[in-house]
Amino acid sequence: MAILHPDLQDIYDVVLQRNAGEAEFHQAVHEVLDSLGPVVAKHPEYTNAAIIQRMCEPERQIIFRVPWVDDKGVTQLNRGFRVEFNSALGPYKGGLRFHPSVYLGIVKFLGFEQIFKNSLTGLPIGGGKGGSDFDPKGRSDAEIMRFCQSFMTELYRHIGEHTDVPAGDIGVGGREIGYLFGQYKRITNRYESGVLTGKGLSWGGSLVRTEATGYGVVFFAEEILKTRGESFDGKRVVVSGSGNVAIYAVQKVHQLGGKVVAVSDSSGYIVDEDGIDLDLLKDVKEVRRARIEEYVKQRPQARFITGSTIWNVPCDIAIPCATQNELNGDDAKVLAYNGCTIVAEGANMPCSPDAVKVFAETGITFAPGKAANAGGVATSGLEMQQNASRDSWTFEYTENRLQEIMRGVHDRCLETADDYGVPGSYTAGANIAGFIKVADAMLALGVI
Ligand SMILES: NC(=O)C1=CN([C@@H]2O[C@H](COP(=O)(O)OP(=O)(O)OC[C@H]3O[C@@H](n4cnc5c(N)ncnc54)[C@H](OP(=O)(O)O)[C@@H]3O)[C@@H](O)[C@H]2O)C=CC1
Ligand SMILES: O=C(O)CCC(=O)C(=O)O
Repeated sequence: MAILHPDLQDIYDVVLQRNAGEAEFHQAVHEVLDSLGPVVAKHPEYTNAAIIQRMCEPERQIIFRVPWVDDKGVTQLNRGFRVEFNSALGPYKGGLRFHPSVYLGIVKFLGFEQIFKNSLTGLPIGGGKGGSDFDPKGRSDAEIMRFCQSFMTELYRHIGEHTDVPAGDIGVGGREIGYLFGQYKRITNRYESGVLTGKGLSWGGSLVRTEATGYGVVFFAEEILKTRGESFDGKRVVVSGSGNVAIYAVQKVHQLGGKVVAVSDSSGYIVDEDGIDLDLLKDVKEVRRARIEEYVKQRPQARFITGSTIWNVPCDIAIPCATQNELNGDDAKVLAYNGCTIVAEGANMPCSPDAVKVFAETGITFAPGKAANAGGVATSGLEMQQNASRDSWTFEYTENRLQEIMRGVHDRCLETADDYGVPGSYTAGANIAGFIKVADAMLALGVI
């Protein structure tokens, strides 16, 4: 790990001590602190007000029991989390993750990232995240509904359109948001559309929210290409994952003239040299909720590969869209060797610190998730705007707003990196720009 500015190392040591065993949270904090040396040198007021220490400590952490009954009549037990990290800019905002790996350290890493990401969008939203160690794989619709109802039976007292606005993340899509919203409405007897985002179109959702994170990361990569006078046209692309973010990243790459040749899930990856057939992928993953191997059964020219990594597939642009630390230093070396020149994170923190180091050494342009995948939460912000004004916008208008926001995030990263003497570093630009807006708001709001 890179050596921190001495004041920041002291802060990091305390974070390690206070949050023992939360490796992902430590990683996320270290990555941000690593960029803040020039900021603390220029702004002693942040140090005097202990802004960084306060930003590393969630405002509130809620952990609760989630009991539910499965289809066999057996009572099951899971743990629920909501970490309300920072509300200096607006209500806490961030998704819910349902995955067996979820524990407090993962929720805190995601909530911490969300503070800076949400700040970068320019919208008035704070940062939070939640979820459960519930595993939705193989569960019936009725089981998913009962789980969501039990989860919301505790969560409802902590959220609200002016307080905390959850949305989806891994394992939480439109179906789950529906069950969660239904239970919230039932318990509170209020049709409070703005309490959750990612809703269905007939009950308060926004066009483009489903596509937003995937489209947004591709718009961000397109902005990087434009700085080189290039476009997606003819580019060979690898996208990991095959969930919400990955599917719509594939769609936008194809719309812009690129070709995605590989996608994955946790069982392995598929390579389709003719370009991923999006209708088939959506049928396998969104309709049948099946394993990725099913794709090759209907597409003989494609191959399913397991026991290896998708990053071995040669590409010009890599877009990791699955999960944290899915691309390590060795993968990064292979990408560089194969001629990849851009890595844009669709997932949250999918590239390990070693991988990021290799990108810098080999000249790969790296776009960190807190900037590149901000399109999802930004469009959630647009959904909240539509809910507040009882309006619903067209697809074209909403997509244009998303694209404008992604351009804004891109330009803010580059301008801030220039201002702080690290030209071209999207990581430093994203961390510093995201941080300063929140820090200034915290200063203005006093010691709270
Ligand atoms: N949804 C959104 O709007 C946003 C999501 N993100 C981030 O994007 C990433 C993907 O989220 P999303 O598409 O919504 O989630 P989904 O649940 O829709 O899809 C997740 C995909 O990643 C794969 N995956 C999950 N865990 C692992 C693992 N441990 N190893 C290998 N593959 C894995 C899944 O495969 P399998 O089905 O086999 O588990 C699946 O293909 C996450 O990092 C999330 O935090 C970021 C911004 C917004
Ligand atoms: O749309 C949202 O509020 C959440 C998106 C999210 O969880 C993320 O950006 O990681």
